[in-house]
Amino acid sequence: MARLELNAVGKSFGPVRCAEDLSLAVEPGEIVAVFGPSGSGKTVLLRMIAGMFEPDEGDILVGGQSIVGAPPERRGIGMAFQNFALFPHMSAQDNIASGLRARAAAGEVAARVKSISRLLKIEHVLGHMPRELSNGQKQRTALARALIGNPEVLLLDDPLRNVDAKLRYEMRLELPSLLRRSSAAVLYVTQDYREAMAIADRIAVLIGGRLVQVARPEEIYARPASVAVARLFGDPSINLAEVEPVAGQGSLNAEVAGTPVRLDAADRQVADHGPCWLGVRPDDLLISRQAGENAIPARVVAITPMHEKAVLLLRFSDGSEWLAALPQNSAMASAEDGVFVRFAPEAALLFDRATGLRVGLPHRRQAA
Ligand SMILES: Nc1ncnc2c1ncn2[C@@H]1O[C@H](COP(=O)(O)OP(=O)(O)OP(=O)(O)O)[C@@H](O)[C@H]1O
Repeated sequence: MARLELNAVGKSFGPVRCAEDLSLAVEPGEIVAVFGPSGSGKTVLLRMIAGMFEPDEGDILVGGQSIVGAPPERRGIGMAFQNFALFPHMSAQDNIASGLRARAAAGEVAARVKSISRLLKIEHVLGHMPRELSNGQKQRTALARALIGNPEVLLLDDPLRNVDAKLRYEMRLELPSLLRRSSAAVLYVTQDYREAMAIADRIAVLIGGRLVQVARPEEIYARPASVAVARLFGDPSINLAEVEPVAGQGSLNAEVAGTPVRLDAADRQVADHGPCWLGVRPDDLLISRQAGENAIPARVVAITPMHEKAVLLLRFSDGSEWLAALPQNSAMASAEDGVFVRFAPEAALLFDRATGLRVGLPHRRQAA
């Protein structure tokens, strides 16, 4: 099995720069999620690897050999897309078999189709035409077609976007072991950070055509490289406040909405940075009725249930607003209540306000 490598890949369409200096290696059996906002260049990246168009700069290698300029069918790549792209006039069985590029005896083709469909639990619909398949079955058929040729590289473009919530949840649980069994180097595009975190060994965060962070999911959540990355991971998204940290008395301190708050151990480097964004995730806020050190007074403006949590909209005395996500069954404040907001010093993330990059001591916290 082979490693996929991108070396300083760049691509423009007219004035639009869709890929800038992209370098990334995906090992055989590894799943790397490509995650980023709409229009950040995820599909362009996959299409360059697949050979639908070529990069303007840089190189793409599979098993150490450049594939730039090679015809798509000779690249050893399997693909499945969000719109499934099944041939409408072919049965599921024939759609899956069409993924086998090398000629094989009819008996062998049938045996391979059977074994891959058993794995994907679609044996019972092999004789059906695509119009007779549910979205979940279409998606599994497209995956089977991508996997049947034992590709060295597997490209999945948001394959769960068009399936219902229940199936998406199931597939998030099943896909990693299924994909790993194939030993392909997998690039998995998604717009959903939860999906990226559930499925991938590493996440490559793409913003504006640039890879801004490539790391394990828990690493990205706990130590986002920039405020832009921090905002992409988390729902509700991270709370931010403008602060000017000051080192003193063995700790790093800042004023949040007029209240002095201890952020973490003293860090001269951060104190010298000047203006920063303070980031605290809604899950890391503690709400109580007790005033005291590091407690920021706030008023509860609204409470909304969300998944298994309750989200509180809090307004500080300076008019700024933060969100807190609490377990549904925790002792709950009511709207209009006056409360105090705290967070553990190690939950505080700091980002340079000019560059947006994270600054300060490595934080100890783990992903929620
Ligand atoms: N064939 C093309 N010709 C011209 N511009 C293109 C082409 N394909 C993509 N682009 C541009 O490249 C940029 C990146 O597009 P891309 O489809 O890769 O984004 P994406 O991250 O996959 O978005 P989404 O998550 O919405 O699918 C966009 O500005 C898009 O308009």
